[in-house]
Amino acid sequence: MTADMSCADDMSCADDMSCGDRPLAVRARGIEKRYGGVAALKGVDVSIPEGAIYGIIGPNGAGKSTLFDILCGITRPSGGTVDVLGMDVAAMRHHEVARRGVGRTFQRTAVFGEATVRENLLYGRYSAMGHSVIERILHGRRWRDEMAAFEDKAAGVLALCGLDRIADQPAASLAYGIQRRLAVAIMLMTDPRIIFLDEPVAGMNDAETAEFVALVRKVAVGRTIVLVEHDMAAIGELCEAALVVVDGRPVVADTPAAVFRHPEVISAYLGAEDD
Ligand SMILES: Nc1ncnc2c1ncn2[C@@H]1O[C@H](COP(=O)(O)OP(=O)(O)OP(=O)(O)O)[C@@H](O)[C@H]1O
Repeated sequence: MTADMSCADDMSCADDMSCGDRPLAVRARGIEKRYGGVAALKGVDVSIPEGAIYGIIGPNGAGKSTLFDILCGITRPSGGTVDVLGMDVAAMRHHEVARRGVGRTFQRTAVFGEATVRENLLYGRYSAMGHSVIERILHGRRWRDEMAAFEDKAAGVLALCGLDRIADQPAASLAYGIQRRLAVAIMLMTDPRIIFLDEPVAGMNDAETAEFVALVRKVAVGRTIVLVEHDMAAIGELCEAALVVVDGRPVVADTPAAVFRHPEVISAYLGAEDD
């Protein structure tokens, strides 16, 4: 099945570069991925309008992570095309994709445990500012101005993510849910226009999940968010649309409410879940 199934409000995506009057942030066509004899993806189309919060769901082993990694340029597809923010991410190096506005978090949270929350945000400053070694040593005016601007930016991100009051605590001392918020904050320092979240609320308790959902809503203002997630309540709360993948194929892409009612989804996935 390779028909376009990805726009909740305009399933046809008539001109193929937009959805209604919204340009597409992600346009993938005929995505295939083979691992030796395993066909993980068998022709998946995805259309995600700019500004959407968009879910990718499906049972274990369906191909969600493979698709997700292809969309954010980490895994090369065996076939098909992927356009993200106008870039052919499959042909680009990972750091270049990241530098040009694509952010992602991983299931395993990557923070510097010994460093404080604020220091975790400031670690990227040297490469972001691109100063020469001499400028760093001399601490010239340009260096000082740009450092001050970077620290202001970090202060804004800390406040947005609700981390400002614990900015001086070591990251390792934080609860799991807060460490995951920190991972989002670190990513925001790179000014991503699209953010990929890999099972963002997995392992969180209810309070942590509610806080994280609220954070995603704030972060989504002016950005596109794509998430793989098993927590259907979080998908329902956050997403304007979700794509269901089963056995490497797209089954339906629609609003969460419509997706949860889909007979094939109920039998293939939701019927097998406790929640
Ligand atoms: N590196 C790999 N080498 C071989 N097979 C792989 C590899 N990665 C994934 N697969 C296979 O591809 C299929 C899809 O895996 P994938 O991890 O994308 O599914 P998923 O929907 O994300 O599952 P889960 O929800 O359990 O994480 C599975 O059959 C898996 O075993």
